[in-house]
Amino acid sequence: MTDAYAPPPPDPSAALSLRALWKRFGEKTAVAGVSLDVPAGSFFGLVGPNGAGKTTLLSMATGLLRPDAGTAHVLGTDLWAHPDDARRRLGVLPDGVRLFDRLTGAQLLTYAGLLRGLDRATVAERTEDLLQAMDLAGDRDTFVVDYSAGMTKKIALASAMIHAPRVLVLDEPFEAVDPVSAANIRDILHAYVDDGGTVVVSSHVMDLVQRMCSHVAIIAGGRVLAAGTTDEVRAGQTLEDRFVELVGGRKESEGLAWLRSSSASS
Ligand SMILES: Nc1ncnc2c1ncn2[C@@H]1O[C@H](COP(=O)(O)OP(=O)(O)OP(=O)(O)O)[C@@H](O)[C@H]1O
Repeated sequence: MTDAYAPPPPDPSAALSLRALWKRFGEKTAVAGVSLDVPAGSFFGLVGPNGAGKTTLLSMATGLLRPDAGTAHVLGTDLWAHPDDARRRLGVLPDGVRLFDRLTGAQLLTYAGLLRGLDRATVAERTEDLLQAMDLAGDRDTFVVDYSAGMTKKIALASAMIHAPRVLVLDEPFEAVDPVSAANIRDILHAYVDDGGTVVVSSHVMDLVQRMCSHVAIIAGGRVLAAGTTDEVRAGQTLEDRFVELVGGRKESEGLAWLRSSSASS
């Protein structure tokens, strides 16, 4: 699974089957030969420190960024060979998403649904359902440019779901989202998985991933350090302890002595 040199063939039954994916930016290797299977029907967490390569990996797995090498299959379809087929099955919440923010929330969802080829009646129905589910019905006519960070995240998530994709790939879906909305979104995602969908989330919040995800992969330095069911990966520890053990990087606390009030000169 983590062998970059002789990975097995892609698994056609997997929701995402990534093989030997590489991406370099100049001198920097962001993703270094990652092979990973996301089982269909799983709630899959991708965790790693800042700069680990999560966003780059998810971008290559969802058609947003062309890999230097390697393949990504979505439910058996080669994404980069047949992008339209594969993308139909995907709903994507990218990192730092840029929306058409001169539209209202309701207009944005309508636009997203029509762009995905849904008929107007279906788009209208789903737009209402999603606005309710995301607790945005009261702000349906507010321009997205005037939404808060959390509201923007929620409307982007709704846009990713409107065509009822089989696989949802969500980069930091809970960032800036209030606890009540986060719980509602988690309920929506769990129901989606119970109905046979697959969710992939990247997150820095270990406790959340441990509670929410059936499977997890820990990545650092562009490589997969561990992957499997959440219980397999955490191996009797908390996911956070296992993460720190695998990734390392804890600093001794002597650093930044000048910041301590006892040593401050004024
Ligand atoms: N467009 C780019 N140009 C140059 N370097 C990039 C680019 N995108 C990512 N990188 C570099 O690739 C590495 C991986 O970045 P990436 O955004 O994938 O990490 P991440 O795991 O998502 O991080 P974070 O948790 O901080 O969001 C980093 O060192 C980053 O600086």
